[in-house]
Amino acid sequence: MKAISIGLLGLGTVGSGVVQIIENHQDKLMHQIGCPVMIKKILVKDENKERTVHIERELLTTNPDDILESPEIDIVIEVMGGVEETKNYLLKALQNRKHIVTANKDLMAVYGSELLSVATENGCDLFYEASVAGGIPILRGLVDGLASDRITKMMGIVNGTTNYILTKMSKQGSRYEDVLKEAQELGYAEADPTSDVGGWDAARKMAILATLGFSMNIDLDDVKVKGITEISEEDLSYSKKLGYTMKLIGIASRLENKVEVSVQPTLLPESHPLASVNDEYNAVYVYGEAVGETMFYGPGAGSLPTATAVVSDLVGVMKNMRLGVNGRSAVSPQFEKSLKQPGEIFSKYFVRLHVKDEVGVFAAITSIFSEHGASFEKILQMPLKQNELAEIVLVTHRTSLQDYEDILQKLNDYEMVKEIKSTYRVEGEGVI
Ligand SMILES: NC(=O)C1=CN([C@@H]2O[C@H](COP(=O)(O)OP(=O)(O)OC[C@H]3O[C@@H](n4cnc5c(N)ncnc54)[C@H](OP(=O)(O)O)[C@@H]3O)[C@@H](O)[C@H]2O)C=CC1
Ligand SMILES: N[C@@H](CC=O)C(=O)O
Ligand code: NA
Repeated sequence: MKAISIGLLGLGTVGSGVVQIIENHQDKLMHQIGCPVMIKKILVKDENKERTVHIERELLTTNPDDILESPEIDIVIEVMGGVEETKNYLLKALQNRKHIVTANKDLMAVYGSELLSVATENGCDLFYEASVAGGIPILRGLVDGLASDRITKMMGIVNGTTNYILTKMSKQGSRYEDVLKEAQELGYAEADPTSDVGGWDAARKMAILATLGFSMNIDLDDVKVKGITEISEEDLSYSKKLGYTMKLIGIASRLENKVEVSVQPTLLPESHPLASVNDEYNAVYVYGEAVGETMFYGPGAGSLPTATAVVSDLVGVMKNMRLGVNGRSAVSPQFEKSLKQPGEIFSKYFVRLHVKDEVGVFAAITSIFSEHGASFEKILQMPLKQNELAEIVLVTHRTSLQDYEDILQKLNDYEMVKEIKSTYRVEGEGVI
């Protein structure tokens, strides 16, 4: 029976894993789809580059049209990264009625809805499971597994690089620069790792998760983002002292028809399931009105784990080809986008201050919080060696983001507060 022909855009960390899995799992693929899978062409930048997998030289090309225009090729697997140029490649592939599997969250977070509608118009599948949380089948989990439920909150560790960094810094006292370099050598980090450590990689994934989970078109611009580059050793040590673990958490929450999507370093109680997700592992904690609390866990980065999600999507396309139902899986969003305002976002907050160690300062700080209806759940005060200063660490009870931003402004204006050293969201107590 006729083999299904694949064109691969990219042969790097993930592309090499895809080649390995297709080669090593041919029997399983054959059993599931009833025909062999052949890689016909692979697009690369440099044909002479050393590869981690053995590839016949004639398979390589630097001309994308050898794939996009080839009548032989049924499915294009995009694992090259990039946005604008890659988008044009995928549009051309779809217009030539080639199905697409991609791992590219940068592309899907910005152009996903446009690409999905072009795919549907051309009767093509466009699957992107690997774009969020690598090898974890979270997108299928949301779309298929939880299709009958109304999801109200998702909290995710969806960037392996930053989770690897925070794990080593917290548990081994490693230096940030050293661990970032390790994550790059292990192939976890993006070509430009500022996307990882700045929180933007996680933000793109949260935009994709929220769009699917809330059935609402959430754009990258709707996501509030703060990365891990300012986290200090003092913050990590105080977190531990207060019974928390620091993680870069993506939050997507819904109240009636309004949603909030954000990414920030977040303190979680050590008892929270996400607190024990370490190294390059990812996890997405999903709360549905009917199902309650669920968690999807696994490797979020790395060659074979990510390639597993890519090849599983490939199997999905090929099964649809056999049934003749390609191009019907994308469901357009059900709801108009409606974002929560800061007065509608509630959380606890950790704040670390350096203040003048004088009578009445703490009382004045307490008044600033109480004037905005905020009180304290935990308080620590330590003397500092220099200039009669004290270090105060506070964890508030739940308060609105609006009130908290007003409090921070007032603290900044108060002359006895020398500096607001750091502040973090505290999540995960009570109903996630
Ligand atoms: N690494 C991971 O753990 C994960 C990655 N992803 C996503 O998967 C995609 C690929 O990531 P990864 O494999 O790590 O990236 P790499 O940088 O390791 O590989 C990129 C590949 O694409 C080729 N390439 C890049 N740009 C071009 C171009 N303009 N023309 C031709 N070939 C090009 C490169 O060619 P050459 O080899 O010749 O340089 C290389 O083979 C990205 O979108 C990434 O965000 C998603 C989840 C996890
Ligand atoms: N750089 C990303 C790779 C997977 O998406 C990460 O660290 O998670
Ligand atoms: Na995934």
